[in-house]
Amino acid sequence: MSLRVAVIGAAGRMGQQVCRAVGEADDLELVGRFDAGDELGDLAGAEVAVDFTVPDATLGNVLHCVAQGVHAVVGTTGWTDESLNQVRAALAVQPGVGVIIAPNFAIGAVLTMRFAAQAARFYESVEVIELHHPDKVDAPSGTAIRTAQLIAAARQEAGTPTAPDATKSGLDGARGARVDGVPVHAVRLRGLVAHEEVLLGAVGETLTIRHDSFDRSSFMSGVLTGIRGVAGHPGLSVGLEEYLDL
Ligand SMILES: NC(=O)C1=CN([C@@H]2O[C@H](COP(=O)(O)OP(=O)(O)OC[C@H]3O[C@@H](n4cnc5c(N)ncnc54)[C@H](O)[C@@H]3O)[C@@H](O)[C@H]2O)C=CC1
Ligand SMILES: O=C(O)C1=N[C@H](C(=O)O)C[C@H](O)C1
Repeated sequence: MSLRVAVIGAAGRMGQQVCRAVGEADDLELVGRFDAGDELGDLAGAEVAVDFTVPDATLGNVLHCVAQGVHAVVGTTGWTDESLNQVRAALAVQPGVGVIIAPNFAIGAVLTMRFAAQAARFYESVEVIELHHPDKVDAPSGTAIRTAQLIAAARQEAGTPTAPDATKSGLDGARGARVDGVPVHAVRLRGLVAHEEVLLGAVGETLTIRHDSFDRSSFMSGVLTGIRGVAGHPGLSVGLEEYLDL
């Protein structure tokens, strides 16, 4: 018996790839494709819905899935503590339903976040640079925000002092955006897909952790892991790492 899957944002860059990957998987059946303006209804009878849409739409889509008793695998960015809590509240009255919201489904990006958090307490300085295609509508990337949050949490837990920075004057934006105190810089460049560098510095040495997605196929293995695993992970999971036994 195949697992019935619907894709929301099916006409988009990621949605098209997900439709193809689901269609090619022997154990999955693509039963619905939805995009802007479509009524989600019962999601064409899907057991799992995958959302790659836009930050403004994803919360409403996920709440709709949960209300329908449909598990959700979400790659769309733009999530906040408040919107995550809205999903948790919806799941509290649908206890069997699972939702995974992952800023990045590429294994290398998941590992980059983990390695960065492990390394963060050993270095005085840390900054994040994300580099993406220029059609991306949000900055900094969801992955960079999550990376910075994990770094900041690890440093706080270890009591690592604030990174040194003598800057007294400068142009707006020159030092990037601050995410939980960690500088995050965003580059938009034709030719790129999705890339991230974490730069760590201590006296006399630096460590650079870099991940490159050269093609959106890099996300598909993780998305399929999410689709196959979500029913076995009721409640809200943030990040693919919860499914990977990391
Ligand atoms: N978690 C991950 O591994 C990855 C996450 N992303 C994120 O996924 C999202 C989508 O990225 P792309 O596919 O590159 O964008 P895109 O702009 O190519 O596709 C978005 C699609 O969503 C549709 N859409 C907009 N509003 C909608 C609504 N209310 N209901 C249904 N469909 C709607 C659009 O018409 C479009 O077809 C972004 O937030 C991006 O940051 C992208 C790549 C990997
Ligand atoms: O928009 C993209 O392309 C990507 N979005 C995600 C993000 O914002 O982190 C994941 C990946 O970086 C590609």
